[in-house]
Amino acid sequence: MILELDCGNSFIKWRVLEPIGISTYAEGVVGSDTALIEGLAAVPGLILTRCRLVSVRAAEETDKLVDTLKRVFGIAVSVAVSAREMAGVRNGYEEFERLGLDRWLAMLGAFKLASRACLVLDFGTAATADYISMGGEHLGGFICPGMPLMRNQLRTHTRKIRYDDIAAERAHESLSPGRTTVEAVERGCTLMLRGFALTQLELARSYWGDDFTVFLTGGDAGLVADDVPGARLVPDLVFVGLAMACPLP
Ligand SMILES: Nc1ncnc2c1ncn2[C@@H]1O[C@H](COP(=O)(O)OP(=O)(O)OP(=O)(O)O)[C@@H](O)[C@H]1O
Ligand SMILES: CC(C)(CO)[C@@H](O)C(=O)NCCC(=O)O
Ligand SMILES: [K+]
Repeated sequence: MILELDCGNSFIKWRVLEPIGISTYAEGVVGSDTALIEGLAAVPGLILTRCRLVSVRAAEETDKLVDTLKRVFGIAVSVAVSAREMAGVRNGYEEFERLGLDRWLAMLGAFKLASRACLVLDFGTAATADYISMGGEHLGGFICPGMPLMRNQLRTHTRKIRYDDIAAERAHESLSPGRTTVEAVERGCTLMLRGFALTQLELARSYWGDDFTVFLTGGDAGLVADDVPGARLVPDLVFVGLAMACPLP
C-alpha cells in the first residue's frame, strides 16, 4: 500500500492507496506528526510499501517527518520537489523553486484533468489562485489569508471577538448579516473568500472568455463552491499532482 501525504501549514492530509489500482484504503486529516503516526497505527491491516509526500513546511520539519516515516514503517519516502517544467506545465515564477509545492502540484493535477486553460483556487490556511493558459504556461497567481488566518487575526487582535468552533460551524447556515459576533465574523470572512473567488473568475474570463476550467480545492473550498457554478470541486487535487511528480516504481 502507498502512503500519500500533503503537509500544509496547519494540517497533514494523508491517505493510503491500495497496492493495485487507485482506490483509497484509509484517509484522514491530522494536526501533527505524532497524530499522523498514531492515526496510521490505528488502521487495521495496514502494510505500507512506499510513501510519497509534498510539504510546504520548513525543510527541517519535513526532513524530520521523512526520518520518522522511514524509521517507523521501514519504507522509502519520495518527496515532491520544484521544477521549471513538468507534464506540459511551465512554472511562471521568476525563481521557480519559490512557488509553493502545493500550488505547483495542484496545477499539474488541474492541467492534466482539464487539458485546457485552468484557474486553480485553493482555500486552506492561505487562499491561493493560479492561472495556467491553454498551452500550459503558468501566468502566476495570488496569495491571501484563508479562513483560519482571517478569523484568528480577528480573534487575536480584538478584545471582544471570542467564540468556539461549534458556534462557528452553526454560523455558516446562512450568509445574511450577522446578529451575533460569531455570525458577523464567520459570514464576513466567508464573503471575503467569495469576493476573492469572484474576482479571480472575472480575471480568468478577461483572459480566456469561457474557455477555461475552474478547480476548487482545500479544506474550505465548500464555503465558496455555490458561488462558482461549473467549478470542479476536487478535494484531492494536490494528490493528483503528487502522483505525477513522484511516480513510484
Ligand atoms: N476534514 C477537515 N479537516 C481539517 N480541516 C478542515 C476539514 N474540512 C474543512 N476544513 C477546514 O479547512 C481549513 C484548512 O484547509 P487545508 O487543510 O486545505 O489547509 P492547511 O493544511 O491548513 O493549509 P495549506 O493551505 O497550507 O495546505 C481549515 O479552515 C479547516 O477548518
Ligand atoms: C501559499 C501557501 C502557504 C499555500 O499553502 C504555500 O503554497 C507556500 O508556502 N508557498 C510559498 C510562497 C509562494 O508560493 O510564493
Ligand atoms: K493546501
